[in-house]
Amino acid sequence: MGCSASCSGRIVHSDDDKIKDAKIIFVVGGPGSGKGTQCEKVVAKYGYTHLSSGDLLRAEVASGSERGKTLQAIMQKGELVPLDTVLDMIKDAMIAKVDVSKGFLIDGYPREVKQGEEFEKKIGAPCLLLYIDAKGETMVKRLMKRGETSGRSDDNEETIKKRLDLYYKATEPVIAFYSSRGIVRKIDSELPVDEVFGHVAKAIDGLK
Ligand SMILES: Nc1nc2c(ncn2[C@@H]2O[C@H](COP(=O)(O)OP(=O)(O)OP(=O)(O)O)[C@@H](O)[C@H]2O)c(=O)[nH]1
Ligand SMILES: Nc1ccn([C@@H]2O[C@H](COP(=O)(O)OP(=O)(O)O)[C@@H](O)[C@H]2O)c(=O)n1
Ligand SMILES: [Mg+2]
Repeated sequence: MGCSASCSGRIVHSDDDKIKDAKIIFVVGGPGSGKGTQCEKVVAKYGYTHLSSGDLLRAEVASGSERGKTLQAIMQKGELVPLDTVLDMIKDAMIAKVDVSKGFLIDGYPREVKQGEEFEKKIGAPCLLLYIDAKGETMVKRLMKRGETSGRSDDNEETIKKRLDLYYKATEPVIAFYSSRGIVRKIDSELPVDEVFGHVAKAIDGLK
């Protein structure tokens, strides 16, 4: 890719270059750990763009498209949708916002090491990974409570258990993978929301 000179001699940056140079923060944690809650607060304080991979998928389901129907079936089972589908959605959403964004919070992605590797190939490298950590029983309790009002078809006991199992199996290795690069900040999400956010803010303030 790279930059190309236009007729006027100006340097033109392609969309790919622009998102590659953007500030990218991965937000990783188990289902119901509080990723979305913290991301909202980061948006309010820092003006970052919040992209929840789960929300992007749910928007596709809500559109009623054929692709949405396939996705709904996978999500209902608590399984992972194919990597390319999520990655393309994230990339399109980033391109749409890159000119007005101070940085991106990529929430609920990567779900497995391979997703992280592909993201870096197709988009760019994260400068920080916020690891939102809560106990299994806390996450289940929060999700059962959220399920009373969320309308999310995966907020039921059976699917929650599958999401949690998959998190421990597939997603926790992501944290080890990025720890070796020194960009992981572990955040204790058992604390009250505002205290959790204090730690999140410290991690973000520490970025250059
Ligand atoms: N007590 C307490 N509850 C929290 C905290 N963070 C989130 N919650 C609650 O836990 C539930 C799940 O929080 P979300 O922010 O939706 O969690 P998430 O990690 O985005 O969950 P998924 O979208 O399922 O991955 C919500 O009902 C929140 O109100 C916290 O720090 N403390
Ligand atoms: N990167 C992603 C994100 C979500 N998903 C799917 O979307 C569902 C909901 O994702 P989410 O991030 O909103 O919620 P949690 O499963 O983390 O609680 C997951 O259970 C997966 O089925 C996925 O397959 N790949
Ligand atoms: Mg969420």
